[in-house]
Amino acid sequence: MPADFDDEIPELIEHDDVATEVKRVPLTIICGFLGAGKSTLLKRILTEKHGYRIAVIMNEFGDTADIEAKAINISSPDDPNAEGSEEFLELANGCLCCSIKDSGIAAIEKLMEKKGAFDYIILETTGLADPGPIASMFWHNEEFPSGLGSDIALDGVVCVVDALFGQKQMEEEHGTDGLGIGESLRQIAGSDVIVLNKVDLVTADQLSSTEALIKRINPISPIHRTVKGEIELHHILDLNAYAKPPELHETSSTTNASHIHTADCDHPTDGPVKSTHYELRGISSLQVSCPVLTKAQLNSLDAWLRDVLWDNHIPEQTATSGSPAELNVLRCKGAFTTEDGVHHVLQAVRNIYEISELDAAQSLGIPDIGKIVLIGKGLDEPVRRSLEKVLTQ
Ligand SMILES: Nc1nc2c(ncn2[C@@H]2O[C@H](COP(=O)(O)OP(=O)(O)OP(=O)(O)O)[C@@H](O)[C@H]2O)c(=O)[nH]1
Repeated sequence: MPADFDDEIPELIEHDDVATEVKRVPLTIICGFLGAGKSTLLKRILTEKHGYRIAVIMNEFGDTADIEAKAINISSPDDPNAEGSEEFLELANGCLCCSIKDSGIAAIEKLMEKKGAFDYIILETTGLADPGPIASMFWHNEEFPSGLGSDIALDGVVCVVDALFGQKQMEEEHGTDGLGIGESLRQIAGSDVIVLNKVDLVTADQLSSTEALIKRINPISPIHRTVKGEIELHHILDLNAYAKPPELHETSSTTNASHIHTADCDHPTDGPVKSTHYELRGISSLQVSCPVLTKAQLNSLDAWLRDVLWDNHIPEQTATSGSPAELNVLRCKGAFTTEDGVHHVLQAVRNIYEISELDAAQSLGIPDIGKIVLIGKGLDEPVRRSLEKVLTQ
């Protein structure tokens, strides 16, 4: 030991954020069309050596009304389903399989008691589930500061689409939600990644046609083609889809877009347009490029989003003055910059939205001109013009 050892000034160890920040377990929701291959994909995850320690919660998590009710009573000791309804199975590849009957939330609470035994959660929903309410429940923001929201961070929503029957399902399915939006369209609209499975059963033409249809409904989420769910896990896990800026560059700017009418489209054919507008059962996407915003414009955008997402109308129309036919946004993503140079990310699932600032490291390489994409029903020209007005005046 050197003589001057005791005189050495100890180095200061910073442990502020590291010590206090609680690491949330990422959660991926897997939804998908009936029979599309969700269980096949999960079976693969549960049996292959991939190095992840994933807790997979299988099935029965699809009745959203039930989930919403349980979310309210999240820690109620009186919940009759809270105990004894789930089974855990530790698997050879380090994963944990949790099969649940009908108490999704209770099972996740139980699962979190095993925290440390896994570092990722995958939740499979039933083929009829709308991922929107489930995603918003786990999406950590001010609305859910406690309970599961403090332990779990929603990483992304993955939709498995059947390459053989998917197109038919999307085109023919009629929803029973009063808006006529079928579950398959809700699933595609609400997903961050699409796994187009069973590509071995279709021709190249069928594949491109299904892909084109998916892209028209959801132009922002990547599509991966698979056979029996064979996919590199990094395409579906660790997406951080609700925190990092969406990759919006693939889609064309539609500031001057016109409007192509299809058989399903019931708008009048006014306007000098050529375009990217396409509707299926009233669902379409709307993309608007976003210039660098002043503080006032940012506030106006915030107010506009409240009108549209919370009250289902644009500011030009009051809720009672005949708003655009059933305006209903299922998903919204955006990235834009304010005049102080700060980059922002906009995320919305149904009526919950968040505008968050990126730090310098996260902002590297992101262009100043941004884009806002909405997916939902009733996204017609008046809505586009209304949003463009907010962003440019
Ligand atoms: N040919 C072919 N068959 C597949 C593929 N993926 C899955 N299957 C078969 O399709 C059937 C349905 O697959 P599942 O994984 O059970 O589908 P699922 O989405 O979990 O079904 P539900 O839970 O009933 O909605 C099974 O017989 C699978 O073996 C694929 O890529 N190609």
